[in-house]
Amino acid sequence: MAIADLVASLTPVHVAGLLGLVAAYTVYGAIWRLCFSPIAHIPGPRLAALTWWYEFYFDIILGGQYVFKMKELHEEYGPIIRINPEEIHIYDPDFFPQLYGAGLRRDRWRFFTKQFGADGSGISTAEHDLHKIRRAAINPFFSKQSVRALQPVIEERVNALLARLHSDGKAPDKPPIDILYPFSAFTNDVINEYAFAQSDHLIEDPSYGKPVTDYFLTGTHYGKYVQHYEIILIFINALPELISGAAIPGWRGFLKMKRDIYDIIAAIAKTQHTARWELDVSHPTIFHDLLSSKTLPPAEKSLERLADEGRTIIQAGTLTSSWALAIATFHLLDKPHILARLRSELKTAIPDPNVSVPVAELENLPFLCAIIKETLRHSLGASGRSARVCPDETLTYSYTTASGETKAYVIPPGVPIGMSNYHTVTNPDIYEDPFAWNPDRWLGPDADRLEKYLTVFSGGARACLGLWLAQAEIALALARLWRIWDGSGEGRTGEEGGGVMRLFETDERDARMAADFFIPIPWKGTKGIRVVLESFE
Ligand code: HEM
Repeated sequence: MAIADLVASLTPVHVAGLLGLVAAYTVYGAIWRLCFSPIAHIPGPRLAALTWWYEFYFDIILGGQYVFKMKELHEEYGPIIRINPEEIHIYDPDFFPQLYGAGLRRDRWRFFTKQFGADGSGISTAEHDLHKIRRAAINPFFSKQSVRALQPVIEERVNALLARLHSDGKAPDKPPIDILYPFSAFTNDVINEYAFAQSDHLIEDPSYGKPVTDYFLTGTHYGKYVQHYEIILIFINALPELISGAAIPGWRGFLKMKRDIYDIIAAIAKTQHTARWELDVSHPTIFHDLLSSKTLPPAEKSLERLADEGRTIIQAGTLTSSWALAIATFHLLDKPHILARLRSELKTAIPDPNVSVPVAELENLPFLCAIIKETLRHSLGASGRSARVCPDETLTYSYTTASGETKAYVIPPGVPIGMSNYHTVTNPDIYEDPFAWNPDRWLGPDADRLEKYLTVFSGGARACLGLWLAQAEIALALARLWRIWDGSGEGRTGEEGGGVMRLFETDERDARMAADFFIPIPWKGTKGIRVVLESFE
């Protein structure tokens, strides 16, 4: 009522005065951004410096296109550019260690972290010191040694995947399947089993848990909207589930996942300080580690925070590795001579396909490793730029122009600076013919140099938590799968339990990033990486 009275009492002079104030504030803001901002000296389109709508247009209206536009902008303005009113972007792979290197004090930027809608998680923690505390508590669980020790957990799911593919391939008149779904079922089961000692066994689900993968895919598209307008998420969260679940595709499944994770933690927390602690599960979970951590203060052990941590780990651990497995499958089936070489290496290294081989031994297979590296280069996992903020350090970026002039730019503390892995892994100065999938590049004399730039897991304190797990599941799945399955090119040379897998109406476009929604997304018309399975008895 009071507001209505106030509005009714406004005269034209008041309205004109208010509009004048808004206009003056807008003009002041524009002048400040263009002339007085601490990054006003950084080159780039003036429109991007002036307004967030520039990025919005490429990422929301055109759909995840800013990463490609940024590459064009770098060609026009040089290796350092301003990409929105607050952020700098650098296209110079040699700058990576200075920005993302080990031992550096770096914050994440809230514009990046808010897309996950999980402020309690490590990935959403902007501030360096808090992230360090959170990460230290969970690191041991995902260390190389821990992953080695829990290899049987991954292997059990590989066996289930192989059994399911074999059974699908025996069915008469089977339709082609999008291989991303079996692989996402695998990676989702693995990360759930690994971290929580339980999973939904999506591999055994008739659709390979398609709705789960689909709501992860839909969710990652929402992330960009939330980055620009966090109010959307606040509004959706405020709605009753009956309404939000019906209105937003995938939202109900997402809320169920949130609840399930919360319930798992609550059940584990209840057993703490009792004889049942760690007895109700087949192996300790991340929550056993976090709840009993001596370094985490009590506030960090709240069920809400741990649920945020658990959920983002499940999300980060599902589509990243499964996309890599799908990409490898496409290229191996598309290039039978490469698949034949891999199969020959695997046959020698794994004489009995039913005997488990430690991941450490798979790491000694040069061709398998080359295939994994080339696949990671193409699949990326996380395609979006993740800016770092130096809270208390002034950085200087300098480069030499084509005419031999040295240019140096001082970047004050507090400014978000990003680099895009997509730019690095497609840089033709590093990777010759960068869009070709060529594992042999990793076997040549230049391999060490190439590896230095394979920054797909990022670096420093914020590097991927699951990098050992991801590499183990990719190596185990590829080795076991291609030991017994073959592509159409070589004829019926598959082994017992395997068969022949053929691509179905799929080409390179279906296996290439065409949009960046934090994870790489292929072109809009894709029907997926489709294969037909034909099993041997
Ligand atoms: C091919 C597979 C994967 C790739 C390429 C990948 C890539 C990345 C990248 C680039 C980041 C850093 C983002 C940044 O710089 O801010 C990251 C962070 C993260 N990844 Fe992965 N990832 C993969 C698989 C996994 C798996 C299997 C897990 C499961 C545990 C996982 C969990 C995480 C988490 C929790 C973070 C946040 C770390 C932190 O901020 O402390 N990732 N990942």
